[in-house]
Amino acid sequence: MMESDDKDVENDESLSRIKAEIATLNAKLNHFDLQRRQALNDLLDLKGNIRVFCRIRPILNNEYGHFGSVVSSDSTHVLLKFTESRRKYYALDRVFTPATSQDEVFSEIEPLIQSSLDGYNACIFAYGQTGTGKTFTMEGTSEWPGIVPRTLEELFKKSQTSHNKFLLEFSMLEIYMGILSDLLGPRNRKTTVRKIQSLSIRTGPDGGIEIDNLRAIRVVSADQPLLPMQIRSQADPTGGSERLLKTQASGRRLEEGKAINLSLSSLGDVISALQSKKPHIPYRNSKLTQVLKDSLGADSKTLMVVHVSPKDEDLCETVCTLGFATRARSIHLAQEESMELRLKKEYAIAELLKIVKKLEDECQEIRSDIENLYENLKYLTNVDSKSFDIPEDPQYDAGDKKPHVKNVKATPVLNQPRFMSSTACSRQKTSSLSPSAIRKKVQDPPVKRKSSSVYADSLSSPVKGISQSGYGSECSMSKTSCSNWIYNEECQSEFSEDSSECDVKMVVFAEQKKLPSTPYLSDKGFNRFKDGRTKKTERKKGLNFNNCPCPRKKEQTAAQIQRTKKGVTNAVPERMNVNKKGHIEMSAPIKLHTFDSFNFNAVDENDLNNDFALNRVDPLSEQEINQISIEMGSLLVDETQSSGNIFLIEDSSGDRTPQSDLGNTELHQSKQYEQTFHDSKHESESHKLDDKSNEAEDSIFKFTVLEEAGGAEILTSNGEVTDYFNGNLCSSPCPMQDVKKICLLPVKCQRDVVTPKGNMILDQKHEAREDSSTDLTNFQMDEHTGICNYFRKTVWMLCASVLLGLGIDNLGFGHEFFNGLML
Ligand SMILES: Nc1ncnc2c1ncn2[C@@H]1O[C@H](COP(=O)(O)OP(=O)(O)OP(=O)(O)O)[C@@H](O)[C@H]1O
Repeated sequence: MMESDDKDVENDESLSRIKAEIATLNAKLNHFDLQRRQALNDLLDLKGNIRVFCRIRPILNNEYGHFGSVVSSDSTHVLLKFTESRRKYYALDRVFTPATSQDEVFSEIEPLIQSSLDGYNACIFAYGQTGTGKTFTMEGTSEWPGIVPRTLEELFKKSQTSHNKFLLEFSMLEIYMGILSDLLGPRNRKTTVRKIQSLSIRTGPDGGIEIDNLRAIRVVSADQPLLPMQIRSQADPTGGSERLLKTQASGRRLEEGKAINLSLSSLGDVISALQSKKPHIPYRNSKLTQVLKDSLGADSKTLMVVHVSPKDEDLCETVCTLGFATRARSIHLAQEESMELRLKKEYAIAELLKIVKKLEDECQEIRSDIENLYENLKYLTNVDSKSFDIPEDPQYDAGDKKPHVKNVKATPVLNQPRFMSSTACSRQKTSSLSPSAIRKKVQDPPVKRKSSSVYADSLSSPVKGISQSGYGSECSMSKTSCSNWIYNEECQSEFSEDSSECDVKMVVFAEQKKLPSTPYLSDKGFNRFKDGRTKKTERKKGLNFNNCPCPRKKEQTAAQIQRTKKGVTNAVPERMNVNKKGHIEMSAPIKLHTFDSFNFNAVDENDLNNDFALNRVDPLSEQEINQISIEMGSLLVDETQSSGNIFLIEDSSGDRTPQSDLGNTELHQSKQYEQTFHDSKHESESHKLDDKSNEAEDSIFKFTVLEEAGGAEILTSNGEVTDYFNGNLCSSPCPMQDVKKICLLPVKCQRDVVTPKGNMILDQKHEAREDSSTDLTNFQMDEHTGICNYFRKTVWMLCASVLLGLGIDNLGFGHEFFNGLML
């Protein structure tokens, strides 16, 4: 008897000890899990809340034609080869080559799934021309499952191992011609055709989006067939992203195409507004963006996978797709990141990855310890141990020690974007367990980030709906053709980012072609082209400006276009010399051309492969400096007063002729010219060269160079390139081929003054610079007081007034999407 009593006591003690241990471990698990969430979220925040990947489709067996114009140059760049000498790099967050497997694609996406289980909204969508592999990426095949089935599997796996409880539901929504319909909605019994019922979107009491009467199927296993009813859809042969002109769509198809484009341009606007952190996000501009509001919210994680075709004949669509992608990606990056910041960021990401992994491992270890303890309990009591009431362990009360999670508050466990959550009605039909019932069971509710919108309640990113809707899956094409992207007989203009830009640019370029001449290099200095036209081949001789896909270009307003078109004629200096002080002097009368911005392509130290070496301390000989000054003859710089560095590229033969095959750029006017680099390395470089020129200033060159718009390229900066005029980091490094050595040439440009005699004097006084930089046009006009000039001035003012009166919006250029595509 005594013995059995002792055993009971011992058992009781063991039970209490195990329970206490479980409580402690649970608290510890919560604590670590919170830390892991925080770290993962920080990691994803650092990577960017809106990321853009690109996947290049492989050439299919039955495909014929020309290939090779679309290449993945490295893991973050796509290179488009328009012709042998015309090519353009697009920087993205990740580029998947045709050989990339579904596994690899998914491994990049996996952290988002965990994040969604942690309580943050995520949205993954595929974008691209028809037939480029959106469905393959999202759904895949039975042999090669895509993101959706893998996500579901992963969600189940993770939700089962989690100490939280989850309710997973699946909804499917189509947006067609602005009408929302439930793809899981009721069907006609006889015909099995879905009854079209337009659903309405409304904003819930807490600001989230709710769709009335949207059905939700409760998902209990990853293998559960999600679509018990057969869904028939008719493929639209003109669907996808072909341009309307190309598809020659008419009637209903044309309307569909327009609706798609409207949706996607609205999506572009929303992404753009989110990226640039605008106070107003235009969600309401289309049904698509309204529906995606919660998933695209400021704190949500959005991943766009753009798809491109490897075919040469699809180059136009590819350009448009990549233009859209670049715009979505780079707006905030280009404006906010410096090289230093980027390096810090990369370091922080690597560190956070380690922390997340470590915390995940720790959580996993604790979970298995808890499991073991429960097993022990079960053994001791013969009762399913999890039903034991385990007390909270005060030791691990997270309390103040809880890691800080931004904008977080407790939310229900129904981890699903709000717009997809079922209504009371559909829940009644599909699930016996109401969310409120589940909520009661939740031990550690997931976090909500903003009361107004976004939620992380987990799971179903609306990918399926999007990719199937025919909306999200299509690529936006703007209203006109982008045929002038290809340098061909018909269109010998510059490449542009998209069709709307083509329109605008054509105006500009057409006018520029009329420009009297283009500076041209010779040993003696500038010469003119006799025919007054730009010869593209000649640019090779110039220092290269490169057209990086950063959104450097300011919106080119109609007024600016007009001004470029009408106003400032471009005369060319007859002579240009570099004096001993490193100044470039020009003696011929010049008039300066105005442009809207100045783009530089990035040469990122990190992105240069092993063939490249940056040699920043390689001083230039005077002869080389002279050579550069001559090379600069092909730069188009006007009224510039900026400083920076130019990469001089040395090829394997030791020739320091700068590379020419790096793309094109538009050079435009910017109001914020006065920028200097504060990078100490730059400054030290500058001073070295300054010594040479006996200049007290921190730069060696002061130059003004003229050229026609577009085409010139410059490589500049400190292993990355900073926007010359705006001082912004260009986050789009341009990998270069055949470049052995790069050295820096610090440069300072100052806006020059054209004297009435026409001689250019390099202005060194700040006040004077400001005076004349404020309005070059006025300056020129002041030179001439004749009736023609007065008339011209009046026309100018009239144009400007009309444009201002009409508003840019009315002219169609104000649409942010199109503006963005002009980048
Ligand atoms: N990465 C890939 N590897 C192998 N095959 C691919 C890949 N991407 C696409 N394909 C194949 O290319 C074809 C077109 O792909 P898919 O149907 O996914 O294009 P889509 O963009 O969804 O087209 P649509 O817009 O018309 O629906 C399919 O046969 C698909 O299997």
